[in-house]
Amino acid sequence: MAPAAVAAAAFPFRLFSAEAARRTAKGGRGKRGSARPVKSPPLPPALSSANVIGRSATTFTRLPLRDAAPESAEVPLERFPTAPGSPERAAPALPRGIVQRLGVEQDDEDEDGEVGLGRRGATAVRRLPLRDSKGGGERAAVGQFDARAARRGLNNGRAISRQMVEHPGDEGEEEEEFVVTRLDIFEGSKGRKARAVPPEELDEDDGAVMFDPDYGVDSDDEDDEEFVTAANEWSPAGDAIASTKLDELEYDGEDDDDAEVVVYHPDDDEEEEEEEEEVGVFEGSAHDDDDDDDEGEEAEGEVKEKGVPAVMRCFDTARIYSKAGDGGNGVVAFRREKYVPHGGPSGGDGGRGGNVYVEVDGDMNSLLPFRKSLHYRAGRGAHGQGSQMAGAKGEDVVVKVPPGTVVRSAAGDIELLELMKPGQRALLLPGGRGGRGNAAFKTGTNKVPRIAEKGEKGPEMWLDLELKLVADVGIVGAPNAGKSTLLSAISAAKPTIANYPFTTLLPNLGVVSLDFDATMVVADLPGLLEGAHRGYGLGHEFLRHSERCSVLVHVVDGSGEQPEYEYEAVRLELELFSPALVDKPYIVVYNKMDLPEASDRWNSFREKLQAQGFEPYCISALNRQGTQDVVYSAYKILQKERQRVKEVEEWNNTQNLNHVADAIKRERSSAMNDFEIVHDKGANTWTVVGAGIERFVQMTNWDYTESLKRFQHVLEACGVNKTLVKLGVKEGDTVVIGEMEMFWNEEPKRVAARTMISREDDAVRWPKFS
Ligand SMILES: Nc1nc2c(ncn2[C@@H]2O[C@H](COP(=O)(O)OP(=O)(O)OP(=O)(O)O)[C@@H](O)[C@H]2O)c(=O)[nH]1
Ligand SMILES: [Mg+2]
Repeated sequence: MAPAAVAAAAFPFRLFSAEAARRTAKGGRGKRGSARPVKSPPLPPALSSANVIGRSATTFTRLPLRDAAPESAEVPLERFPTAPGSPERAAPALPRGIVQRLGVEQDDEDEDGEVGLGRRGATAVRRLPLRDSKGGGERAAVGQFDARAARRGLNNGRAISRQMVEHPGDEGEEEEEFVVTRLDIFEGSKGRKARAVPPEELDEDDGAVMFDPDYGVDSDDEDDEEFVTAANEWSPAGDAIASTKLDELEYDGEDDDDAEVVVYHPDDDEEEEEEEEEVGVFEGSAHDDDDDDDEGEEAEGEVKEKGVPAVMRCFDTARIYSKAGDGGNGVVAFRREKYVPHGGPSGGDGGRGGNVYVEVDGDMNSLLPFRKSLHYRAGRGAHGQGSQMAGAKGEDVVVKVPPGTVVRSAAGDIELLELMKPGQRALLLPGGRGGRGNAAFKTGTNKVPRIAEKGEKGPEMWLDLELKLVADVGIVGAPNAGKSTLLSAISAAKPTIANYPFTTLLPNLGVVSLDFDATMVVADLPGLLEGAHRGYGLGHEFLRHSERCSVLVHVVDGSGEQPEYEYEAVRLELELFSPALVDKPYIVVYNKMDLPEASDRWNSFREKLQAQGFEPYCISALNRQGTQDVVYSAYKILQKERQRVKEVEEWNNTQNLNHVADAIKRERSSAMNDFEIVHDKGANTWTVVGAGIERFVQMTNWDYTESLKRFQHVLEACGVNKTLVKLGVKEGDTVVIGEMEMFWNEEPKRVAARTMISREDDAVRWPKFS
């Protein structure tokens, strides 16, 4: 999605979501007439605290996060999904911390109260999940393709891939893990083996970790399951080269079947307990794959990716939590000086909370660091001080990502940013505004204001990061078509080639050099078969990598039964996966011309394609015949594409990477009288939803007595009270605004202090009513 479109789309992470509620109100709720959006007169610019307010909502209770365990209070409640087309789209996204009442829809159509959400209005409110576990599975991925390194030619065109290997068993030891930087796959006497080389930090005797690339696929051969470690030798250049021979293997895979399994381990934070559980599934699936006793896995089937072996799940995705700093509180202070009897208010404003930035770090090439650090919190602004001294700004936090990272909001799966170039920096979450000190509240009628604001809460968001493979050319095709053979013919890459489908599990990268400065990175992708777009086979996992290629080379197995049919089927899969893929320029290459069955069918295949206006190439990848033509042709198209992209980029040079923060700021600055009221009849609860009013409530500092007056005045002035009355609020009904829960009271004097509960011991003192 283009950034502009993103900005225009509904943000799923809004802290305050008047917009969502408005949609609801305009959508289904009209008929029921229980609550309607009502525009109220604008708030008068200067509020006088001297006003007496007759009828108002006046009892305060901080709302407990009733559906969250205490320790997970930090975990943001998810917004309702807002994916286009989702039936829940119009659901009112309630502000964080609000209790979501499970009001049962009165409509019979719904089997339970949760289903009618958003379709028929706001009365049925669903309990929000603590977090979206949908994507949780992806974090169990292992392996990382290092496209960037390949592009630089550091590896001399070798096929490289990255793998993460660790020892899940060794919990007691301090975080032992092997990070493997290179994975070689080669033929051994017992079949294919993968040889992974740990990075330089490891001691020489730590050895290489070896595992079977077929692991978890469909191997009957018991031997294939073993994970083997062997001593590792280092090349004189310091470059890690695993030179162990297979017959030196020390590890037989028998005595410790839990070791050396490739699994994801989450942060060890206690607060991540839930994830630990999820991850447990992966540990299980990683080494139980061939045991057929996978009931547990089935139960959590959605977590496990279909048919994708453990070693393949790549570390090219990560989920992180980010939170901008809260603003510092403003303070109440008065000047006291000799000879200045009434010095006036001098409480300073709080400092702004720190921002969260996302920055492209050209030295990074994987999302592996996010395995260990999950939380990015910017600092909170310092509180204001006397003598009108404002608090210091909170410290910013910069999330560094490798080039090619796509940032999505975990809730709603909306693409927020695509960060391609080193140095790019986006302001993602703006820090909360500092609260104003009492100096700011001085008015003509109130020269000694005993009121100050709390700092605004910084927005928070769970983010899904995805690193896309950056190859110029992607070789696609059915399994066994000869894609890897072609890559090995045109580059120095040495991918595994074998006469069975799904030889290639991980994309192989090769650098193809035409001359000194003309090079391109070619990726040989796993074979595609029918249904790949739905997750069958292995293709799906990497189809998305091909989204970034500029040119596709489509290899057709000429020796197959029906090459034309195979060709069409693969095209269809590409299209079903992503229309953008099928729109990419591509070359059709008819392979295995050295075989008579292939050369016999060549003419008819060629004619069919020519009829479609296409000129296919015929090659024998094995004999390296015709492959150079393919290379030149691909390169020509690539150059054109590069030129086109460059022009587009120049044109878009003013690309605003801060659109996410801008949208948040825009929403947060919405007017206080722009609100909706949602009525939950069953619970006699009226929820006032509106970014401005909720923000006001959040920033109200109940430590100061005058806050209450101002609060009531604002409710009156911005029309909340009037609207509630109009809608038929009754004595004793609950009114919820942001984190405040109040009881509606016709006579403010009758408010009873016993209804006030402070659930947090963080010095929230509730206003005393005498
Ligand atoms: N005769 C002949 N055989 C070929 C040719 N190209 C590839 N092959 C053979 O076809 C088989 C499959 O080749 P691969 O390159 O592994 O095919 P692939 O498309 O990468 O297959 P997957 O990775 O499984 O999707 C191997 O046995 C190759 O030797 C060719 O031009 N002629
Ligand atoms: Mg292959």
